[in-house]
Order: sequence, then C-alpha cells, then structure tokens
Amino acid sequence: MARRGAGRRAMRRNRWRDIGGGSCTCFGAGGSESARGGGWPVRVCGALPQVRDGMPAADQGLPKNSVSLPPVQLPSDSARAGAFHPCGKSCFGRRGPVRKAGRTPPVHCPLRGPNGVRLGSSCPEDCPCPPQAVQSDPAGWLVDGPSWAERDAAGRRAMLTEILAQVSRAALQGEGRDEVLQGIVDCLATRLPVALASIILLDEEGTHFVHAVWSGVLELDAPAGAPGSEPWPITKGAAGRCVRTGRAQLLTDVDGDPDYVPGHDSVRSEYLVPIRHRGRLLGVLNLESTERDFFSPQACLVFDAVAAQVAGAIHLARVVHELELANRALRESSMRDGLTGIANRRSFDQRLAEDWDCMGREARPLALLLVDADCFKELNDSLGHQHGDECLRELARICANVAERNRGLAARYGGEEMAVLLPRHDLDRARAAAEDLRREVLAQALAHPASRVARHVTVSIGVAAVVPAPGMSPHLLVSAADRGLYLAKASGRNRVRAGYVRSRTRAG
Ligand SMILES: Nc1nc2c(ncn2[C@@H]2O[C@H](COP(=O)(O)OP(=O)(O)OP(=O)(O)O)[C@@H](O)[C@H]2O)c(=O)[nH]1
Repeated sequence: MARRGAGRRAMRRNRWRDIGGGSCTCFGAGGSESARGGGWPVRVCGALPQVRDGMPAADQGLPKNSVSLPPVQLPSDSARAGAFHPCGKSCFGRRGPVRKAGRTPPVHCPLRGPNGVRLGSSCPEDCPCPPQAVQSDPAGWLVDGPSWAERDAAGRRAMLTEILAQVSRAALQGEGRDEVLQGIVDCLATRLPVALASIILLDEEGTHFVHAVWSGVLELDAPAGAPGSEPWPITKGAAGRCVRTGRAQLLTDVDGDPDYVPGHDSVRSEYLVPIRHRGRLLGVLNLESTERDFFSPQACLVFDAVAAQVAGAIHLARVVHELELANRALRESSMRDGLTGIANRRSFDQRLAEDWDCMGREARPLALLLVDADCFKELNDSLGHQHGDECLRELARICANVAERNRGLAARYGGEEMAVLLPRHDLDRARAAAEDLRREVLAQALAHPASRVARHVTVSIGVAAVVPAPGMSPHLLVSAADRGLYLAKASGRNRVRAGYVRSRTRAG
C-alpha cells in the first residue's frame, strides 16, 4: 500500500498557508490543501490527541512504530487559568508529536500541561514558537477535564456540545478570519481523536483550493512532482469530491477510498463537510481521525454545525473587511478635491496644522504658495466652464508636480486658487519653487484668448515663509501669502510676490 511506503517523514509547517495564485473566495489569498487532498507537500503540527502518555503505541490503537511523549505535570494554577503559548498558533492546544520508531526522538517540552497541551515558555527545538512568556487563554479553548478516551458515551456527547458552543462563541466574537479559523481547528485537533483538522477555502471561481488553516500532524512524502505552491484543483482528492458533489463525505475506511490521498499512517477515517454560506460554497472542513468509528452520526451532526459556524465566521470577516475598505475609501475621498484629484481644503488645513507643529519642533521654516489663475472669469466667459475646468485640472497637475519635487503638498484652496505647502523651505527657496511653477504654467500655453495679461493662461503667486514659534498661528502664514498674491495681482499679474509675516519671527 502506497501510504505504508518507506521514506515518509513528519514535518512542521506554517499552518496558515496560501497555495498561491487566485484569490480566495473569502477575501483571503491563495490557499493550501489538507494533508490528504493530494498534490500538496507535507505539513505537520501537533500530534494525535488520543495518545496516552507512557502507554505502548500498540495499546493505544496506534501503529506499532509510534511512540508518545512522557507526561509532564504542570502547576495546577496555570492549568486552571487555561494558559497557552503566546503565539497562539503553532503550539496552541497541541499534543506531543507522535514519531515513528527509529527516528530522532522528540525533544521533551518541560512545560507540557494536562492532555499534552503545551503551556509554557520553554518549547521543543522544533517548535516554531519563539520563547515567550505564558499568557492566558483568551478564547477559552483549553478546558481541564477528562479527555475523549477517558469519557463514556454521555461524557463524549457533552464534550461535543461543549466544543460546538466554543466554536460558536469564537465564530461570533473572534477577531480576524484566520485567527478564528485557527482556534477552531486547534480545538478540534486538540480535544478530539483527530490527527488533522483543516479548513480549506476555495478561490472566487470555486475551482481550486487556495487557502488553508489547519492543525494536527501530517506524515507523508510529498507526492512526486507535487507543485507545492500551486492551487489545488477540486478535481483531486476527497475534499475535491466534497466540493464537486456539494455534500459531506464520510470515509469510514480511508484505505478503501479511491480519492483518499495518504496523509498520516494513523488516520483511519475522514469526514469532509462543505462550508457553505447562503448557498455559496466557500470551502471544506476536513477532519481526519485515528479511530475508524469516530465519526458517529451524532459527531457528524456536530461537525456539520461547526462547518456552518465557520461559514458564518468567514462571512462576518468578509463583511467587516468590506466595511473597512469602504470606510477607508470614504475617508480618502473626503480629503480629495473632486474636480482636480489633489488634496482639498479640509486636507490642506489638516496638513498645515501638522506641518506647522512639526516645523516648530524642528525650528525650520514652513513656506506657502497661493497660486491664482489670472482673468479666469474671462476664460470661462470666452471658452466655457468646461474648458475652465480642464484648465484647473492642468494647473492642479503642475502644482502637484512642484509639491512632489519639493516634498510638499498641493491642494485646491478654493475656486480657481491652489495652495502649495512647502516644509523646510525659507522664502528664497519658496520663491524659486513659485517661479518654476509660474514658468511651467506659461510653458503649457493653455489657450486664453480673453486674457488681459497674455495669450495663454497665466498665474499669479503669493509666497510666504516662517519658522513657527510659540504664540504664532498658521493663520499668519496664510495671510502673508495672501498679501503676496494681492501684490502680484496689483502689480500686473503673471508674477510671484512675497508677503511678509507680521511677526517678530521670520524665515529667510
Ligand atoms: N470653470 C470653473 N470656474 C471656476 C471654478 N471655480 C471658480 N471658478 C471661476 O473662477 C472665476 C474667478 O473670478 P475672479 O475671482 O473674478 O478672478 P479672475 O477672473 O481670475 O480675476 P483675477 O483673479 O483678478 O485675475 C469666477 O468666474 C468663478 O466662476 C471651477 O471650479 N470651474
């Protein structure tokens, strides 16, 4: 049998994995495959929950060549507090790894708690968690009490109900899609005889699995020629069959299933449930058990409900994500001028206050150019408002270029007037930037047959600069630039004039 072949190995992998290509239907990125889906390189984390520490593997219903970690007692206070490793991912709720005889023995983790849950800051060498302090268990996944194997039928029913309640709570209250999904698969793989629990998500088209969150152990050779970073098509594996049929798949004997792709020597049965939200298939919940008869009708019902909760969590995360995007777009558009696309007056006022404070702290000058198109009324009257609008867009573009070159900000100040804010510019540098701008407008040779100044569109520019000092207000800078603009207009237009700040502190 292929899966009993030699050369198999266990590996740890990042359990949030994008397979690559394609975007996930749940706004995530590319995805991965559960261990068994085929065409996927090996991944591992945690171990088989049903391993009883210190018992021979054969007595645990595991392959003879499996061994488990020895038990370690944890101070009961920490256990009751439900502590977990701070990364909350790789080690969270995991059991000690099951290894094949003859391999490097697992490194002993001295802080492994009840049921093999790792609770401390000292992890095995191969643990992906950085050593950090113990934290409390915010999701409340860790529960002290008898394991699945130690419970009778009623106890197991109660445990399934408890797990479902935890999943529901996490789905509704958890933050971040992958964090929530990770908590769910961790919980399933830790508390139940589930060697591997994964949630694998489809791309927008529903043709490939492109994102996976998983927990457990996987032991197998990477299939020959497996495209490790390729999306996994739904034409393959039992998970693919689950999507193609749109129905849950129960594999009571994985060896007898033609679609089963070996993932772990100890796995005997598998249950795959479609994750569906309002009729749309989002992915598959995949559980692989070390027990042949683990997936009883009652357990399957619970896992169906878990899949529904997962769908809800994904939907919720998507709605939150979309809302955040919409809010960001709204915020951005509220700071832009609709006609020209440069910053609007509100944005300018905000930036002026920020730059004023910043230059005050640095004791450097802040300069302002007020740029006003000459005889713009005549332009509108002669060539029409649409042409006037086009001219304003062009002026805005030139202002934005000058601002960018000088690490400043260009904004539409109002009507046909633009403002260019130039931090760390004294009056001389600001005047030079203003001259550049004026010449660039002239060079565009925008038609203006009705101008009293030239045959083309021209601008007048008022310039001011000041080193902000205590007791001064940014308003002084604007007034000074405005006076400069008035002077430029009064002295014939198409020119740059400075306006001086009426204060003892001046720049330049
Ligand atoms: N096309 C267009 N025109 C605008 C816009 N905003 C303001 N204006 C026009 O700009 C003109 C400004 O006129 P004035 O304030 O008299 O100034 P001016 O004609 O440029 O004369 P001077 O500034 O003294 O050279 C008005 O006719 C406004 O209607 C706009 O968004 N689009």
